[in-house]
Amino acid sequence: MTSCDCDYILPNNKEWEPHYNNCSLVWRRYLGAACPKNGDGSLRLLNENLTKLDSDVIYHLGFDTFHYDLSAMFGDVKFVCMGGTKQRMKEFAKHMAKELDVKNYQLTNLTKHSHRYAMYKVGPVLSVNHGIGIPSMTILLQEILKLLYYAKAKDPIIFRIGTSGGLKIPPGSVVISSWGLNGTLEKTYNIPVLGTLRKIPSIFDKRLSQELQSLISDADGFETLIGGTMAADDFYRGQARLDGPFCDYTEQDKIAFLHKLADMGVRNIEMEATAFAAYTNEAGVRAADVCVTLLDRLKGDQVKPDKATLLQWQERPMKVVGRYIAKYYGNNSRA
Ligand SMILES: O=P(O)(O)O[C@@H]1C[C@H](O)[C@@H](CO)O1
Ligand SMILES: O=c1cc[nH]c(=O)[nH]1
Repeated sequence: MTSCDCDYILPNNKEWEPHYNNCSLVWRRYLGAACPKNGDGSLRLLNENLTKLDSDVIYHLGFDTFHYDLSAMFGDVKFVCMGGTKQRMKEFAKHMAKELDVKNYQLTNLTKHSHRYAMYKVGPVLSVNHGIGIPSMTILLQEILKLLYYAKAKDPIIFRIGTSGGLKIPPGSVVISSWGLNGTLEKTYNIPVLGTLRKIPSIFDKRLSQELQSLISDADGFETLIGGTMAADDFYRGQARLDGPFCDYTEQDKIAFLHKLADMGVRNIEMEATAFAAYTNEAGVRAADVCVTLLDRLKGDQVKPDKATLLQWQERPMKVVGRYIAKYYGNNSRA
């Protein structure tokens, strides 16, 4: 293991060990699993069953490996950016066309046969929505990982640009997640597999977060922080709201819980961070979760800014990630 300046807290999970790859944190299973990337930066998925398929149907994206030349279609992808809504991801595709000065692109929904998600491609950028919550996001993410694998895309980076509720920070601030915290306050994504709960560490790439934060200055007019992100499995009780159809705790309980989260270093609450960190790490792919906060949860539960403000705030994560891509891609294409 090479040394690294990463100072993450290691999870109490004996099934996994941290592995540093070019200073990026990658998690690998004890007993045998190698670092998942190939020498050329393409993904090496550790599922041998895939090699036995005549054709792999990537069902929710509407592709398969027999009828589509995924390498020709997506081999040049360097960045995948995902977020909840179709509209936001279409806007992000347009934003990236401007940032990268891409002239010949079409805003065609590439997944239209499946009617599930919307995916756009602009030069080296794939922009795709994932819907709400971990199950919807992880289906999309796993199929994107397979797509990148079959396409032999080199060293792809995956971003999530989202919205969230903030804790003790001004609404409109942007939070870049350093780790995800689940609903029982562990820094893991917990998923039952074959009847047993699997816990996968949910830690983000520290260097990538810092690089993103460094691209924003006071002149941008919003605060950008690095901090913990709670990923809840629900928008209402799961996020300690008082305004859902059910509420079986008091306002004092809610406030005490939110203070407890803030004391642990949580800066915002959304619904995907844990699984997003876990699965990108497992695939050996660098990733960052960049979310704007729509309200301070210590001051309320309802999302009240008007439509224009909400749309304007959602452009902030686009700005952060767009700047990173323009800088990285510009440097790379000049090299
Ligand atoms: O990317 P989005 O804005 O969908 O992220 C958050 C978390 C949930 O998906 C959703 C809840 O309103 O917003
Ligand atoms: O409070 C909020 C706002 C947006 N998204 C969430 O998940 N929670």
